[in-house]
Amino acid sequence: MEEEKKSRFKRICVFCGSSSGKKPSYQEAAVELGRELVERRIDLVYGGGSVGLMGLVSQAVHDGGRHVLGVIPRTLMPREITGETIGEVRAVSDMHQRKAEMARQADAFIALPGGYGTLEELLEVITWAQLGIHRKPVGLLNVEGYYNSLLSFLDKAVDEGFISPTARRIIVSAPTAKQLVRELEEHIPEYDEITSKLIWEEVERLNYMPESDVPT
Ligand SMILES: CC(C)=CCNc1ncnc2c1ncn2[C@@H]1O[C@H](COP(=O)(O)O)[C@@H](O)[C@H]1O
Repeated sequence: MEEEKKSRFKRICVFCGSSSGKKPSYQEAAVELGRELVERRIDLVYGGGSVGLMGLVSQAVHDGGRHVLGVIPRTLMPREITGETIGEVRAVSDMHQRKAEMARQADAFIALPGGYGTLEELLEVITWAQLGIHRKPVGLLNVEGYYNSLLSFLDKAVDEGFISPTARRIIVSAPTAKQLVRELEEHIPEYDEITSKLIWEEVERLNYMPESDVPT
C-alpha cells in the first residue's frame, strides 16, 4: 500500500465547470483531482451541487471519506438547478458571499476546466493575491492544454506592461492533478513591498479573513 502523503493544506477550494466538457479527459481530471485530495487528506470547499465537473470532483472527495463543503446561494439551491448535494451545504445570500466564504474556508485554490463562472472565480482570487488580500496559492489544472490560450494571453499582458512578472507568477499551472498539487505544496508566494503594507478593512467587512495558518 502506498504511504499516505501529508499536506500543508487542510482544505482546498476547487473552481470548475458546471458542465462536464466534451472530452472524457476533463471528467477524468476532475475525479483524479478529487482522489489526489483524498490521498493527501485534504478537504474540499466548492460551489455546491452535482452538475458537471463540480459533481465529479465533490463525489470523488466524498467517496474517499474527506469532508466536502458546498457553499451555495439560496437562489441556486433548488435540485433541478444544482442537482443533488453531498456533504455539508452552507447556504449564502448571493454570489459575492459565496466567493468570499469559499475563499475564507480554503488554504489554496485550484481551477479545473470551466466557463465564465470558473474564469471569474479564478481571476478574482488571483486579483486578491495581487493586492495582498490573501497569501494562498492558486493552481490551474491545464488539462490537455485547455488553458493554453489564457496563459498566452497573460504572457502578452506581461509583455505589454499590464501584468507585472511577479503577479504573473501567482498562477501555478500543471497538466495533471498530481503534479499541480505537488507544485502548490512547494510554492512560495512572492509579494511586492506596497501590497504587503496594505491593510484590508473591507476584507473583514466581507467576512473574509486573509490569514491562513498554513505554513509557507
Ligand atoms: C442557472 C444555472 C445555469 C445553474 C447551473 N448550476 C450551477 N449550480 C451551482 N453553481 C453554479 C452553477 N452554474 C455555475 N455555477 C458557479 O459558477 C462556477 C462554474 O461556472 P461555469 O460552468 O464555469 O460557467 C461554479 O464554480 C459555480 O460557482
